[in-house]
Amino acid sequence: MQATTPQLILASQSPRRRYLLEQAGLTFQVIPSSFDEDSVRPKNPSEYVKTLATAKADEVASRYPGSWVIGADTIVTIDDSILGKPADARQAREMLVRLSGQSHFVYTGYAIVCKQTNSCHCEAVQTRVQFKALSDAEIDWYIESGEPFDKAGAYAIQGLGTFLVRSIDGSYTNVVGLPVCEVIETLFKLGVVRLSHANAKEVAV
Ligand SMILES: Cc1cn([C@H]2C[C@H](O)[C@@H](COP(=O)(O)OP(=O)(O)OP(=O)(O)O)O2)c(=O)[nH]c1=O
Repeated sequence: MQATTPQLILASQSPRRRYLLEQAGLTFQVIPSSFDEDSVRPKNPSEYVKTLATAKADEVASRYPGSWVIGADTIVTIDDSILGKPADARQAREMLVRLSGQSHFVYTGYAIVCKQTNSCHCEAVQTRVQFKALSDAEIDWYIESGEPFDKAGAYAIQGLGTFLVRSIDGSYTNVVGLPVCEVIETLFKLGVVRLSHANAKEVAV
């Protein structure tokens, strides 16, 4: 795939999001957003992730008005609680104990923004994830691996945390941090990318 505009930007510091878009054959730049996520109060999960994704994309789009900018945000919800990234081992343990043996939802919001054309498309995608029941030893081992710390809900389905997950219902890439199918579909609809045979590596479908 090829961008039809001068520049496509991923406004994210997340290596997972970068990897997912690269895997889909897109050519883009990475410019992390400096938006302060703590300035937004959690509301209902879909609205919350859409607001954060839009704010992240907006901040970078204002600096690059001629570019299309993708922002995203991922959270885990269980019952009425929203789980973001754990601040320390204690919080990581609390989250994993809570998720053990239960099903929860992962929400990722994504926004695609261009200031020059005054375009903003945002959406939220939901995936249900069922965890196996975890022993204390498994939780200790997983926390000691260090993997939980920069992940919403204190786990990474794409990493060592794969052993925690019994089943999922919905998009896998949405859990990892970006619902690739939906994002690419939107980029096509907006005319931001097109299929190209100019470079074999860029043709994903
Ligand atoms: C549930 C889950 C989350 N995650 C990650 C994806 C996101 O990087 C992170 C949620 O934090 P986010 O705040 O969504 O993103 P971020 O701070 O990593 O990056 P940026 O704001 O710059 O875009 O959790 C996984 O990698 N695997 C998983 O299974």
